[in-house]
Amino acid sequence: MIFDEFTIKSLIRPVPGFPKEGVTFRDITPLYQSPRAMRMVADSLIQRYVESPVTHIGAIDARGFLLGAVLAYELNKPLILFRKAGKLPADCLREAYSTEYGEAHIEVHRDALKEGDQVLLLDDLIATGGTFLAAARLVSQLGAEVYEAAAIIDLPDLGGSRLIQDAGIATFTLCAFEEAE
Ligand SMILES: O=P(O)(O)OC[C@H]1O[C@H](OP(=O)(O)OP(=O)(O)O)[C@H](O)[C@@H]1O
Ligand SMILES: Nc1ncnc2[nH]cnc12
Repeated sequence: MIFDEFTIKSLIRPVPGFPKEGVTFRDITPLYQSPRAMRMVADSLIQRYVESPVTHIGAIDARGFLLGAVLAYELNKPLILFRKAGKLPADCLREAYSTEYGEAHIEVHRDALKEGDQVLLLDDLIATGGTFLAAARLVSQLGAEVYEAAAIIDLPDLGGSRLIQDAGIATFTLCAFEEAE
């Protein structure tokens, strides 16, 4: 299916003032409710990575899990979960990070990745980049490498995609919103 950025953007709903004053939340639930648009998103990502050296899909809690499952299934790769602290049951590594509206810790199982693995990190959105960068630190602590950090949405005014690139990690996003949009 041909990717149509206008259709994708029209299904991302801005919610000013959520979860706090000053933040415009980009709500992807209308996008997830559209099978046609989700097929466009999934097909674009599958096409991009099907011939890549990616060995593992790293999906970020919680909205990244949905995309991660689709990509892992279609690319036939292991799915690695990066979860908010306290959710993974076995031995974990943990990293702290902050986002546009809070602070948190993210974890991964210690035996999830190893040296030589090439991880595609997936999430719905890049804002400050704090979440992707914390997940990337976990990947490198396990001796693996981030092949690319991919998301549906970039919020370039918040500087996250630039920060991630400055850390030497390639980013890929399907659409972007300026603050005023
Ligand atoms: O680039 P950043 O500033 O780090 O922000 C992006 C992160 O924030 C959102 O997750 P959130 O923490 O709201 O969790 P959720 O997916 O569980 O809703 C989003 O899904 C990304 O994971
Ligand atoms: N503005 C925003 N909308 C949706 N998710 C986010 N995560 C961080 N900032 C966000």
